[in-house]
Amino acid sequence: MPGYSIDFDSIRKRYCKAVDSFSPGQIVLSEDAYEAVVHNDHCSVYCHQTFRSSGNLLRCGGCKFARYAGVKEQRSAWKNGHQEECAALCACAPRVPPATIRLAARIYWKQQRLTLGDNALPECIQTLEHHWDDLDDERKQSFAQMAIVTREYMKGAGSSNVPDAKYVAYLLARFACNNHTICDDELRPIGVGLYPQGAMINHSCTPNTMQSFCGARIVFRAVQRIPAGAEATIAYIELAATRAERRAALKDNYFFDIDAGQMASCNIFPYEEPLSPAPEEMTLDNTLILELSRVPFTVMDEHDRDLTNVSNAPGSGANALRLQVEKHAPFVEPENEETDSGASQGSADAPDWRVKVQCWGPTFWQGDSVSSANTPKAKAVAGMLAGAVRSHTLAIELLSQGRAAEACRISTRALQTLCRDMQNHIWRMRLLEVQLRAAIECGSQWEVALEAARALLKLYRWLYPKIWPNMGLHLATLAKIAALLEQDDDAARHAEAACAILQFTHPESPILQEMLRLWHDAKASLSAISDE
Ligand SMILES: C[S@@+](CC[C@H](N)C(=O)[O-])C[C@H]1O[C@@H](n2cnc3c(N)ncnc32)[C@H](O)[C@@H]1O
Repeated sequence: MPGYSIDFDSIRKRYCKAVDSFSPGQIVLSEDAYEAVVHNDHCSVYCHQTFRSSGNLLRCGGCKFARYAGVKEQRSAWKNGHQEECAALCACAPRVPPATIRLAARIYWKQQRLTLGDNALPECIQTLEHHWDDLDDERKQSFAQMAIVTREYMKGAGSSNVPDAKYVAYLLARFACNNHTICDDELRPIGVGLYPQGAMINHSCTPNTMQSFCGARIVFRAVQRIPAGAEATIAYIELAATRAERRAALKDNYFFDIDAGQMASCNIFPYEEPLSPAPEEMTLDNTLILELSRVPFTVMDEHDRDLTNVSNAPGSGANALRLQVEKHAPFVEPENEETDSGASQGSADAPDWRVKVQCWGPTFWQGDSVSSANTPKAKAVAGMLAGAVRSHTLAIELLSQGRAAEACRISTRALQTLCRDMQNHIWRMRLLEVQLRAAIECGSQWEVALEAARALLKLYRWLYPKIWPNMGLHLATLAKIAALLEQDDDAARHAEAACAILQFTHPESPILQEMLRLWHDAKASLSAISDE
């Protein structure tokens, strides 16, 4: 008996409800893929039947595309769809269609094997949300074109039966809002699968459940106590994103707004950032909204009211303040800003910023304008944010060119100058992430890496649920850096914390074994020192 049921409400339609209560780490739902495929660029590293990596895979002699861990896996794959797939791949060789097209074809061939009829789908797929009526013409056209390609690919399997284009286009639209990306231990996407039960789980920006993969099997676990009767939710999108980014991603891909209905809890997300357009893309007609929360400095309005203490956002005290910055009159360079670290460059003829302060909720400040003369600090914030964004872009670019030392220097400088007052700001977090990557890639900047990883840990603790894959991996990185620097105390502490998470998020992964070893070694080394 599963510990969940599928219920219905008018906003989210079907949802997954806990019948029993779940404690943190407990499995809520676990399911094999209805169908799954390995991404094209990972085809030679992962077994197409088990989705496990190996350096020694057998290659299908027919299509020369599919790879298998052994003869047993190859036989089982042949019976379960590769027979048709192999013929279709041979017919279009050397080209290989994208993963979603191969997945659609496999679902159709499965339906043929189950003799469901040419244009029929099993109920568990037929009833999946497709949002066809919400799609704009361009997206509909794109699905229609992909459907034509899919049908051509299917014809290569030799059968004269191929489903009509509408069937395929709707199936592809269902994929877009129901598929799960299959990830490896490092959370890199390696394939895509359809999980009809898992697809019943709705989104929350403060989820109580997370998904991980054992091969192509998906496992949903509670990340906090879920009382009986509560809805199980996952994050459809990266949580380490601004509210604006999360809203846009959910609207574009899943056609709902986190402001809608019962999702007001999403407002508690603490990080905000400049919304689009990016500062450097602004034209005179554009405005840039800076959404700040828990601002560590004071912003006053024209009546000397301290706007940073306003806390009246719906559902929480966060996100209460919104500064709207418009290009206006000449811009005054914020103090302490270093131009060579990507900060905004002020000059007499550069446009100025006018700062408009808005608060959510029923306050008399709503929509008030604040003249630039009264808001030097807000202007400094605007300049520093713009500089932080530019430094981040530059550092990422340098990293992609293999110039890790420069990326490390740029991000370090930006963190010391532009972000020093932005303790809990998303752009500080992003700069720290680049700094950490760059410092590790340098291979010599381990002290810098350790500091960055420690600072990120504080932010991640705030941002992620206690049991969360990124958190386990980050603690593992921190433990490894501490061990490298022979800081055994730190290494043991972080390895222990990593194991406490990884046992749920990565139960079968070598990363967990590595952390258990590191924890054991660091403890042994500590007790050897105390014995001396
Ligand atoms: C994978 S399906 C989830 C199951 C879906 N509720 C159903 O009835 O089939 C994703 C779709 O569910 C809806 N949904 C998911 N989370 C939601 C939320 N937090 N608020 C509103 N709608 C949501 C959206 O329509 C989204 O495109």
